[in-house]
Amino acid sequence: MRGVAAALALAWRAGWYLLLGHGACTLLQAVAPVAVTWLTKLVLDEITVPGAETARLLLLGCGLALSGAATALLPAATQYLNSEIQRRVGLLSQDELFAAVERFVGLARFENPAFLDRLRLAQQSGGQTPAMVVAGVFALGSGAVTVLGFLGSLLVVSPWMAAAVLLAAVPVLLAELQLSRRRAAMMWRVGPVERREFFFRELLSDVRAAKELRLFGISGYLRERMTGERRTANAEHRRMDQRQLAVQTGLGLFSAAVAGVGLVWVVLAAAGGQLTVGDVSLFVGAVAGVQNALVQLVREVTLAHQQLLMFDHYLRVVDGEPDLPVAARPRQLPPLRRGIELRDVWFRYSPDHPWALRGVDLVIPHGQSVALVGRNGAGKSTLVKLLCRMYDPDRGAVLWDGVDLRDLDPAELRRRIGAVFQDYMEYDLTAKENIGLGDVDRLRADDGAGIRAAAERAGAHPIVAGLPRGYDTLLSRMFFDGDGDADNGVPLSGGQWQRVALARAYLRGERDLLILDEPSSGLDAEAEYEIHTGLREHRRGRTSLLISHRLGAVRDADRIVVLEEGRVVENGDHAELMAVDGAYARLFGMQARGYQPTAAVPGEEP
Ligand SMILES: Nc1ncnc2c1ncn2[C@@H]1O[C@H](COP(=O)(O)OP(=O)(O)OP(=O)(O)O)[C@@H](O)[C@H]1O
Repeated sequence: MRGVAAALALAWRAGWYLLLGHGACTLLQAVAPVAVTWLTKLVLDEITVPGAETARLLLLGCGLALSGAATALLPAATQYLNSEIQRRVGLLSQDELFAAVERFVGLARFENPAFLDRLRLAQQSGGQTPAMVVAGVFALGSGAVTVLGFLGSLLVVSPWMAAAVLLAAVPVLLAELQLSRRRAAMMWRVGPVERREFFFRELLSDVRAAKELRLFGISGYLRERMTGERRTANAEHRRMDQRQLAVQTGLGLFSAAVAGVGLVWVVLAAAGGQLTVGDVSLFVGAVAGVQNALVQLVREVTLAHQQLLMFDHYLRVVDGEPDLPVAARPRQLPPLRRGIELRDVWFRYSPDHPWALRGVDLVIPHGQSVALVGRNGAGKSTLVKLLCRMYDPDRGAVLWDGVDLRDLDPAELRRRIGAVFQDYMEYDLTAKENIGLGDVDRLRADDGAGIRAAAERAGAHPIVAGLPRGYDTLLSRMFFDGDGDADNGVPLSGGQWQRVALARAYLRGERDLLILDEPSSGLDAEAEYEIHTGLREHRRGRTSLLISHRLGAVRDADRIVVLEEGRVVENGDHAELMAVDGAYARLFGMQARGYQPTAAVPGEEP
């Protein structure tokens, strides 16, 4: 019921007058068949008695014509109103869904596959369900009006007839509802199977997967998996359809038998003079009308019921609790003066996961560059996520000039940070937008000079300038064909993309903290040297955190922090850490030897 109320409320907000119009049309449509049957009876009764009144017959004829016109015209109008409601609800629900998604300020939901699955289902159902629920609710109302109308009409003629038609309708209703429940259960069972099929289908047409699929020759294997899932789903659907066929055939025979017996009885009664010809016609119309109305009603309600199950995903996303508590009265965030501190920070992604950070103590002093190094999985990127408050620590705190990040407005905090993430984005947009998104106000103001300056600093300008449409070139593999102007995007290489991502961070200009997570991993040696020289200049006197596996790039940082299994194991500048001769010195020595012409590997004969 909560889903029905929410769907109707959404439809009401999307266009209450359409909803009312839809209701009025549905009501008229429900009344029309009763009116036709009733008027037919009156006409027949009138003409079968001697000395029929012409004026009365004319009036009844007009009534019949009007009811006929309503029956003919109203379905199209109802259909139009339903489609319009669906369009408007689609727009509104999409907007509300993504507004709700925006309210999740952290990353936890997005790194949870179950939530991503729910979000996909919510997108599908948000646009369709409310219109279907509207149709279902109205079908319920109109079905009830039609059935009651026929029964009322019959009641006037013969209470026995009304009772017989009502009794005959009960098993039909129960059987159809049982079928509906079974179909809903089947859809629920088949859901995961169809989602797996969707996954394989996407994979088989994904440009990023195409290379591996071909090289490893695994397309056939994945296609078999996809087809297997479809076969499983088809088998479930087939079983359900066969059950429906059997039940509906039985119901058809039962209804025909009831109608037949009733008809014989009515005809005999009419022959005996207890009923009129009009009563016979009313009976035939009422039996067919009640049965049709019930079948129609159950079908619409079944559809609405199935959709409501899906709509639950939409409601759960829209009504979802915030993933991070946001302070009711966030503290003011003055420019960074002293620095950022992680104080005994413990963090794990969920209670089922191992600790990713185990009591990290770390200071990034204002105006200094700090480098973070460590093996794969040591927790470096996790630490960055906590610095940007994508997650809160389970224990300990991250402090900005002594203020806990939890007491700040996350949006305001993020405005103070510039970053190149390890998994930076490649937007299917123009080069100008790809850089301009670093500071959307400057992009909106069309600050071409600023964007170009950022590109030049990141070494991206020569690349972009060489593209067919310069900064207006679409950096995409996608094919957009709008108003006949086919526009095929230009894909960049990995290293070229990295420079664009760096330009995006540079465009943010003077931020309090610059985070660079592997900013040069995809670059060639010359480009890497160039970028790091530029970065060194840029970081001088600025508060920055650089993560890199290339220790040559971090050696001149003011402070180098070595992370191992979520703990800080060394902390000092390059000279200090080399003197300690610990993890950093070992890693640095190993990399340095790799560049020697005759590298001596410990334990091996030269
Ligand atoms: N979204 C996530 N959910 C669960 N565990 C995660 C998630 N992201 C990272 N981890 C785990 O947390 C640990 C630290 O990962 P993190 O990405 O911080 O390491 P890293 O030091 O940045 O590694 P790399 O050098 O490979 O980038 C790893 O064990 C990883 O498996």
